[in-house]
Amino acid sequence: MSTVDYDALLWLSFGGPEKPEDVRPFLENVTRGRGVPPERLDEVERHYLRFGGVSPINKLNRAAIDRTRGELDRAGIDLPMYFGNRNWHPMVEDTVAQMAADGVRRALVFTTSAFGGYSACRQYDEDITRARAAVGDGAPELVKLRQYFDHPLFVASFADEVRDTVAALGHPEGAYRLVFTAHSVPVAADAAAGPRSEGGHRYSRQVAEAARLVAAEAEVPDFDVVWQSRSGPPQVPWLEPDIVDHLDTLRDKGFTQVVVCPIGFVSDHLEVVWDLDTEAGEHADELGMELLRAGTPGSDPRFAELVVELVREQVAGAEVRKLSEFPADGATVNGEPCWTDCCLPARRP
Ligand SMILES: CC1=C(CCC(=O)O)c2cc3nc(cc4[nH]c(cc5[nH]c(cc1n2)c(C)c5CCC(=O)O)c(CCC(=O)O)c4C)C(CCC(=O)O)=C3C
Ligand SMILES: [Fe+2]
Repeated sequence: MSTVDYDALLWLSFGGPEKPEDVRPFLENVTRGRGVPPERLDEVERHYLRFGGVSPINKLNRAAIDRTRGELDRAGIDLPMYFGNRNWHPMVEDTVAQMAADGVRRALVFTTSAFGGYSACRQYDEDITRARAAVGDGAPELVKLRQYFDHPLFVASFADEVRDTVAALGHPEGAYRLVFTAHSVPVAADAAAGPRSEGGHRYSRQVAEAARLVAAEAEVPDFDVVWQSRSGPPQVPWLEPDIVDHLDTLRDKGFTQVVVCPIGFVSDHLEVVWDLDTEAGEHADELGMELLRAGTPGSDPRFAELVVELVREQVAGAEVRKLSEFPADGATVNGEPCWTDCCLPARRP
């Protein structure tokens, strides 16, 4: 297929350390100027060190990129792929410099977050702007692909995971609760998510919408949406309840089994394997509850198909497939926000 308009696809992600010495500088990159207390950083550093200082995220991204490359080939789309991160190597600034050196003039950008909001969407726009500015004249034009929280392939992949996980419970016919989790953000950041005219909360509303779609497809009538991985100083309110506290609530209500679906994440990176599998898992043990976690879509072949569908929307005017009426924006050029007042960051303390 002709892709005359574009000559590359940039895979833009969060990044994570790949050895113990990387951990502290990585954390400093993530939290620079964001008022995260040093005690929190020490705690998170210990989580990474428990895993040998290696986050699974870069390896997972590289594997997903390989699958996407194969899927582009099958679709006859000739777009070389590049990989860049916000917080760790390969840094997006270096990747965009390489793209310019390779003669790339105009590239699509896929981000590994399905949602809107400051951390999930607009901060990736800032990454694009920063990377282009670092390269200066000759930086390629960068066209971001849209949010995909309600794409049928995203929903189907999570729904299959939920169904399989329910079936794996010790007593799937007994009382269990399905609980969706996403990364918490400051309440003020969620309130500012989306265009101001919409009244905010676009991140938490998209998370709720994705959860509803996945539960419906998995045919699970009752579920909760909770949050995880809270950061920042304790006096700043973040979205609640936290998954770990929520287990107490479920125990009090008589549930003995829980299926956790990390709807807010596309891969099993450290915030999933630490905050859910380790912390929430240990708390469930203390409460005598069975907790099983559903997998994430990033390693499902359908995720590569999803990326190619988003590419085809841009290069071939392919049908925009989405399951809800709720807007999926984020497709902007050169890091421009969707609207000037869209998804502004929470004010820093
Ligand atoms: C919405 C959201 C997503 C989902 C969208 C997306 O996927 O982009 C996400 C993803 C991730 N967050 C990650 C890791 C971290 N996030 C932190 C801190 C923060 N996250 C925030 C939000 C989000 N984060 C916020 C508002 C902060 C506070 C600081 C700030 O205002 O920016 C910190 C600092 C220490 C701490 O936890 O306090 C770390 C280490 C990793 C990589 C894990 C790995 O290494 O495998 C991933 C994929
Ligand atoms: Fe985070």
